[in-house]
Amino acid sequence: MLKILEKTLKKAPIIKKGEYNYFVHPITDGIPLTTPEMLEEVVDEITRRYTLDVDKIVCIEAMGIHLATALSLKTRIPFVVVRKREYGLPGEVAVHQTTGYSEGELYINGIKKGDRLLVIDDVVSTGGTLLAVLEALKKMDVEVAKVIVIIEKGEGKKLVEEKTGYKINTLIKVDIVDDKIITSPPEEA
Ligand SMILES: O=P(O)(O)OC[C@H]1O[C@H](OP(=O)(O)OP(=O)(O)O)[C@H](O)[C@@H]1O
Ligand SMILES: Nc1nc2[nH]cnc2c(=O)[nH]1
Repeated sequence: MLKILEKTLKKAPIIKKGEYNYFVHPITDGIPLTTPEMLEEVVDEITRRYTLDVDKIVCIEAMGIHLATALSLKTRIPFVVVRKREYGLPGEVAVHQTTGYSEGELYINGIKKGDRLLVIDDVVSTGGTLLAVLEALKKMDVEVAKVIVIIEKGEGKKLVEEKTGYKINTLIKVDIVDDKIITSPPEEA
């Protein structure tokens, strides 16, 4: 069902960001080449697995954007981007993001009270990014109806689920063993 994703993940190079093992893949980096077939496989799997009765898709800059775009074209659901840039617009919410190799601010705009949301991102690893965004949304009088992340790596997903109470739906799990990627289905699949 996710043949292209699995095959390309197994070939993904691993680079070091300090001590952090970082895999490089078209879905998570746009490198070496994101094909229409790969994007289609991912969004087809999302719409096959999940009911998306939401008002808006919320994605996180940068590597959630192509996923939200493809999903929006398929489902006709509009999307908004959580940006790394501050706009200072009324209602903007700033959150602090930490990953295994970086930290910075994210800015939430374009969400109204009562919105029913799907949050989508490319990968959950330490869970720092998703946790920051979901905790902010929780305080915003909106309904997070679904959270979908394409790739889970490490234990971050569990941590985010425990801390927020939201279910984090992932399509595939990766483990890095001896500088190689092993893929497996997520536990609940
Ligand atoms: O679970 P975590 O450890 O937080 O890692 C996951 C986050 O890391 C990447 O974002 P990054 O901040 O590197 O930015 P990018 O999307 O611009 O590459 C990725 O797109 C996720 O948002
Ligand atoms: N591409 C990529 N993005 C990440 N975000 C958090 N961890 C990773 C990783 O290992 N690879």
